[in-house]
Amino acid sequence: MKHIRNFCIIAHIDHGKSTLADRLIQACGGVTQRDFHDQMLDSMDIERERGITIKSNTVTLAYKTADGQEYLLNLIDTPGHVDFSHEVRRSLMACEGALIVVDASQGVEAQTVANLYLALEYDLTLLPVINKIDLPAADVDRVREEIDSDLGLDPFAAIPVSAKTGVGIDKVLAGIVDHLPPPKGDPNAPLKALVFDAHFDKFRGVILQCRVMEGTLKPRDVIHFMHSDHDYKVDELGYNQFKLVPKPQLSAGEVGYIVAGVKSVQDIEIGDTITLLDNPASEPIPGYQEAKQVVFSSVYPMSTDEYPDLAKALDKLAINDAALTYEKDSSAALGFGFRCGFLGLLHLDVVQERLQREFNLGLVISAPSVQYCLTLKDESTLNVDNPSNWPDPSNIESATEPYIKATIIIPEEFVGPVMELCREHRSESQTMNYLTADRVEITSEMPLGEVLFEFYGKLKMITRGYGSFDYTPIEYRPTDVVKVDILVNKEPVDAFSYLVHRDKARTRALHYCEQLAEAIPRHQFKIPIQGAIGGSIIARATIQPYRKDVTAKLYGGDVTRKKKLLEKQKKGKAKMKQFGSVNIPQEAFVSVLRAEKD
Ligand SMILES: Nc1nc2c(ncn2[C@@H]2O[C@H](COP(=O)(O)OP(=O)(O)OP(=O)(O)O)[C@@H](O)[C@H]2O)c(=O)[nH]1
Repeated sequence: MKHIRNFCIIAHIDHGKSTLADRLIQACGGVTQRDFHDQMLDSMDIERERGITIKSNTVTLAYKTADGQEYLLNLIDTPGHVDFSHEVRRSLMACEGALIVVDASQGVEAQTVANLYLALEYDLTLLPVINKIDLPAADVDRVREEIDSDLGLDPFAAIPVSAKTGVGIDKVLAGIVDHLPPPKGDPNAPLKALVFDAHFDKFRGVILQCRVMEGTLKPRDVIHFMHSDHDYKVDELGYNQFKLVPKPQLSAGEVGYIVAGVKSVQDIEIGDTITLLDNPASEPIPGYQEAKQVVFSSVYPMSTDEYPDLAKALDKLAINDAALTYEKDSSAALGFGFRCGFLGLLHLDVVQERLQREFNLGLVISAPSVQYCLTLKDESTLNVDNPSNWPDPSNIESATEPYIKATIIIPEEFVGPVMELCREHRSESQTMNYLTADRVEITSEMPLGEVLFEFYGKLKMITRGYGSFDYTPIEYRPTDVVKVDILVNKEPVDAFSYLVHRDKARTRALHYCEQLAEAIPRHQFKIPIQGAIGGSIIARATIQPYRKDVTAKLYGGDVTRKKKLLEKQKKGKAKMKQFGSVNIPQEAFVSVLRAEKD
């Protein structure tokens, strides 16, 4: 066991975690040059294209030190984005140490700090790595100072590297062996293994990634999942070395895979503890947290006959994405669809993109919403995320909404506008902390719902891309939430209804009305577009009448051409959604609902 190291790499997004992982893999000879492609651990196309890590992956590397000692290094990759922080937690629980990567040109950022706190929560030993020293803008001394002042870690222990050129990689490997502790645990104790990841394989079913904490596991053992209370028989287990390498057993301290006839990742819970059915551990591994959906949105197919395809696509995605929830939903405007729960906005984006790209589906996605918790007059409680389930307001006694603690790190010059932005988004209690002379950390408690609407985009714009943002959910707090309907020609269009704080209702309604007024083509009559809370109108825009005579360009003569044009116009109209007497083209739904998110 003293020749095992279980570690992960944590970093702010884009600081080079995946590239560093690639170099470590290459340096250990874990993969032949021919099989090597960049970002080995990022397996999804979207991950590679966007350069972000979404799903964690794991690999066991064989490393020989300069004096000939052999080690097994288990590198557990972690996602870098806030939406997936529960995955980061699970990965951290499987490790004793972590490399904390900081970009030499950017310095410490919000997610570096957030990830550091998480790692400390799990008592990990940290080894700082300063990456991208090949860049002209690299400033290793300044980053050392930040590692000391912002992270409270030993600046002289930090290893300067370039994951791009490979400089310093040997020092990182030596550092892992020398500075990170080996695992502990008793191979003879009752089995306790942490499931920290799982993915679905067409041929083998679900492949579980596990860290054995105590005990020993062998093929044909019957395992018991302590939280979900399911039993399975182990078919095979072993190491992940880019392919699955079967082993006769996995014991305390080791990290590996298990194949046990699990059909879908929805059948198990990641973070669960596995024990043996006939010699169970008395308690599961502490620190289990369920993935919690915090952002909800309805997803409709662009054309109603694609609904069965959407259903199939979601089933397929869910096999591999335990955090995605979905249930049937319907809209008068858009037909049948699904109400989906996501971990955050990035998760929503990723699912949306995969549906469109991998399954070739055209989608209309409603405005994302958080979940409100209502206490009704009869003292019952109700959780609502979907405007169509909003109860009669006269029955509502009180409401609460989820709050987050946001951490924003920015250059000092942007403090004023960023504070203002936070206040506009209903921030409560902001604090400011100088990290260095010119970099400031603002922490602010604000409603999660406020971050879903225009916040990221504005923050990026105000700070010219230099601001970094992270958040953790804190608690539910009282709120005054209302349901706003958007009426087109006096008819409510359910796909546009939304839940919002009363103070924000009007601005957002105006935004919708104006966008819709642009997106809906003129008709032969005047069309009012209104925002309303119950019976009272709070915003309004108007589409002026217009009549398009498609045959105007034709003078006399050819009847068939005229007929053709009219036929074409008729087809165009058929494609539109009929609303009252107003046609709302599908593109209007897409453009208005999309504009909303940025
Ligand atoms: N010049 C230079 N560029 C680097 C170095 N390491 C990484 N990069 C580049 O930095 C960008 C981000 O690197 P990634 O490895 O994808 O970053 P990451 O931290 O894994 O990002 P996420 O997976 O999104 O968290 C890529 O364009 C890399 O090519 C380095 O040492 N020098």
